[in-house]
Amino acid sequence: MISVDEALSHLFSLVAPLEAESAPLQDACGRVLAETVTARRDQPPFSASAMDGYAVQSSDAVPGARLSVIGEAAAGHGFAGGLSQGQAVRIFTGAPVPDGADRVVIQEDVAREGNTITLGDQLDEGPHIRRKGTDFSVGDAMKAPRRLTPSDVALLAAMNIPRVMVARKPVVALISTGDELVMPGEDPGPDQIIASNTFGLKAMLEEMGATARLLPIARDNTASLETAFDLAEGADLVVTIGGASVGDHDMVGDVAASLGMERSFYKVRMRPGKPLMAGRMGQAAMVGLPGNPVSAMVCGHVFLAPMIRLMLGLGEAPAPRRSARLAQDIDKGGPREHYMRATVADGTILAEDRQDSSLLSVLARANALMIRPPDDAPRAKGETIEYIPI
Ligand SMILES: Nc1nc2c(c(=O)[nH]1)N[C@H]1C(S)=C(S)[C@@H](COP(=O)(O)OP(=O)(O)OC[C@H]3O[C@@H](n4cnc5c(N)ncnc54)[C@H](O)[C@@H]3O)O[C@H]1N2
Ligand code: MOO
Repeated sequence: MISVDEALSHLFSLVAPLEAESAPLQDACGRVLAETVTARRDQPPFSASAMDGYAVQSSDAVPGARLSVIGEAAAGHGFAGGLSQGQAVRIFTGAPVPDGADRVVIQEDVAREGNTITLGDQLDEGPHIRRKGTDFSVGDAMKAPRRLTPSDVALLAAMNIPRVMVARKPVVALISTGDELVMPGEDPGPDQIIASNTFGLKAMLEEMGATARLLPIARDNTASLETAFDLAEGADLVVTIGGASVGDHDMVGDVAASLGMERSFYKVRMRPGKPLMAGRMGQAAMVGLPGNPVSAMVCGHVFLAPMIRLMLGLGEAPAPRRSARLAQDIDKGGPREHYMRATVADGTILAEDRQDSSLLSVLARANALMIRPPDDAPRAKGETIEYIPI
C-alpha cells in the first residue's frame, strides 16, 4: 500500500492544466483567471468629489468665508470652466473637481443665499477629493492564476475588462456502481439504498469549479459498467464510486482494465479510503473511489479537489491544512493515515466519537478532517494537530 502523498503525486501525474477560454465577465466569478489582465483606464479617471457640497480653493476654506457660486458640477456633467479665489462651484459626489479647486466643503457646513455661500464656523478636515488614479491606474495588473471573487469581478468591470481568459472547467463523469442503489426520489426495493455519493461529490466538485456529469447508476455486471464507461467519453476525469474492494461483486478494476485502463496504483495507507484505485483511461484520468459514503467524500477532499485545482492551473498542492489544539486526550493511532471527522471551534478541535465510514450524519455535522499520521503516538489535550477544513 502506498502513502497518501505517494497517491497524490501519482494522481497529479494523471492530469494537466487545461487550456484557457474566454468568458464574459458576468459569468467569470469562481472561474480561475488564466491570463493576467491590466487596467485599461485610471480610476477615477479625473479628480472626483467624494461629497455633495462646494468645490473651492483650500485657502478660501476658512470659517465665515463668503464665496460666489459660479456654476455646477454633477456626476457625468463636469463644470467646463476653472475656478479662482473667492469662487465656488456647486458639486455633487462623483463629479469632476473643476480646475483650480483643491477642496470640497460639505453642504452641511455651508449657508447659501442666491449665488453666495457663507462657510460655517467649524469646517471639517476635507479635502473630500479622490485623486485621479487613486484606486488603480492604466496598466495595473490582476495576476493569473487567481480564482475570481465577486470583488475581483467588480474590479475588472471598473477596469473596463468585459471578458477574461479563464481555465476551461474540468469535466468530471461520476459513476455510482452497485445493484443496491437507486436515485434519490425513486422507490427503493427492500434491499436497496439511495445513491448519495455522486450527489455529494457533484456538489463538492462544482463548488471547486468543475462540471460534474452524473451518469446513470452502473449495476454490478460487466455490460452495465462498460456502458457507464462509454457514457463517460469526453470527460477529463472519470470517477467511479464503489465496487473497488475485494468482494465478488467488486468489478470496477477488472472492467476498467479490460477497457484499457493503465493502473497507477491500488490501495492507499489511509482511513477511510483504503481501496482507492487510479490510472489513465485513454485521454482521461480514472479514479475509483471506495463506496462507503464517508470514504468517497474524504477521498474527494484529499484527492479529487487537488486534482481539480491542478487542472484549473492553480498548481500542484495537497488540500490546504490548518492546525488547532486538541480538545481532549486521544489514544495512539492506527497504521493508516486517519482522516477523522471532527469539529473545530475557537481554535480547538474535537473528534467525533463514531468514525465509521458509513456515517453521513456525522460527516455532515463535522467541519474538519483531523489528520493523524500513520502510527501516531497518543496525544494530550492542548497539543496542536493538523486538519483539513471541510
Ligand atoms: N474483506 C474486505 N472487505 C472490505 C475491505 C477489505 O479490505 N477487505 N475494505 C473495506 C473498506 S475500507 C471499504 S471503504 C469498502 C469499499 O468497498 P467498495 O469500494 O467495493 O464499495 P461497495 O462495496 O460497493 O460499497 C461499500 C458501501 O457503500 C455503499 N455505497 C456504494 N456506493 C454508494 C453510493 N453511490 N451512494 C451511497 N452508498 C454507496 C454500499 O451500499 C456499501 O454499503 O469495502 C470494505 N470491505
Ligand atoms: O477505509 Mo474504508 O475506506 O471506508 O473504511
